[in-house]
Amino acid sequence: MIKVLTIAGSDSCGGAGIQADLKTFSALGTYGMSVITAVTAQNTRGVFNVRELDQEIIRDQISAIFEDIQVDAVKIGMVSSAAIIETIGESLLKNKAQNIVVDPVMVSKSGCALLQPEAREALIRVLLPLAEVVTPNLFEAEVITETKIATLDEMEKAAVAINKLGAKNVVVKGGHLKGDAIDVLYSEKAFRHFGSGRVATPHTHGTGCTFSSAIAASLAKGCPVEEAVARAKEYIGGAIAHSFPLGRGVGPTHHFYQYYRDTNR
Ligand SMILES: Nc1ncnc2c1ncn2[C@@H]1O[C@H](COP(=O)(O)OP(=O)(O)O)[C@@H](O)[C@H]1O
Ligand SMILES: Cc1ncc(COP(=O)(O)OP(=O)(O)O)c(N)n1
Repeated sequence: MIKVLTIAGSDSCGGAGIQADLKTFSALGTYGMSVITAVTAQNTRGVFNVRELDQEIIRDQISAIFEDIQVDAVKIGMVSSAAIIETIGESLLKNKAQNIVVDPVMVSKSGCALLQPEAREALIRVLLPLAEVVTPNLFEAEVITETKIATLDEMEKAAVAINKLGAKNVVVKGGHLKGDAIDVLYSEKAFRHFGSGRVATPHTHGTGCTFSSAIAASLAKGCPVEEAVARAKEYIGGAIAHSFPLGRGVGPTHHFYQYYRDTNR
């Protein structure tokens, strides 16, 4: 059995965070495990409260897993504070974690800060050098590189800059581009664009979480990075195409088990 760990925040409405990650791992035929960093009171209309867990319980969750189970890949999502980032960094280094995918979650689509602004420096310093793959959206790439990004050319330049900060492979996601949803991968000094038409739906809650978890699941299976990103792009395209209205706001992506059954990927 392929085993994948998510270190992230809980989303009470199940569309993003830990819940989206575990659904993705299952849909892709892997066994999912979780370390919770924070609990959010969240629904399809917004995030109403956030409670961080303390460093001890985060460290102990990570230790409990690594001392007992061989972990094939790790996805990191909402990390909330600099103190939590330091704890995660120390614990993953100590346990020699492999295939780490960092989704540098900063702000929810509804506009709530999921990373304290003063923790951005720690995310860059501690987590980027651990990342086999980092998956910033346009806003996150702008914050990390301190530049404005609106074009594919600017996405490529940002990917190179983020690689120089220590992340081995960089995917700048184009979900918020005008026009098609094109993601830019910078890997081993080469660029590759993963394009898809934009699915015309308002229901995109959890797209970033799902995409990064799908990359982690494929890395865990032994896929090279480029293939893992290609598969994740295919999976998220289908998950958005099958998204559905839930509640009164932005509905979630749908984790369709047929994908794995039909493709065995
Ligand atoms: N409407 C859409 N149609 C097709 N793909 C999309 C759409 N919105 C986002 N994506 C894809 O979903 C993934 C997550 O991107 P994005 O929404 O930018 O992340 P985030 O949730 O971190 O803001 C990317 O692969 C992006 O290209
Ligand atoms: C607990 C938690 N983690 C991450 C997010 C952000 O998820 P994302 O996939 O970027 O999608 P949106 O929520 O922004 O639609 C979250 N909301 N909650």
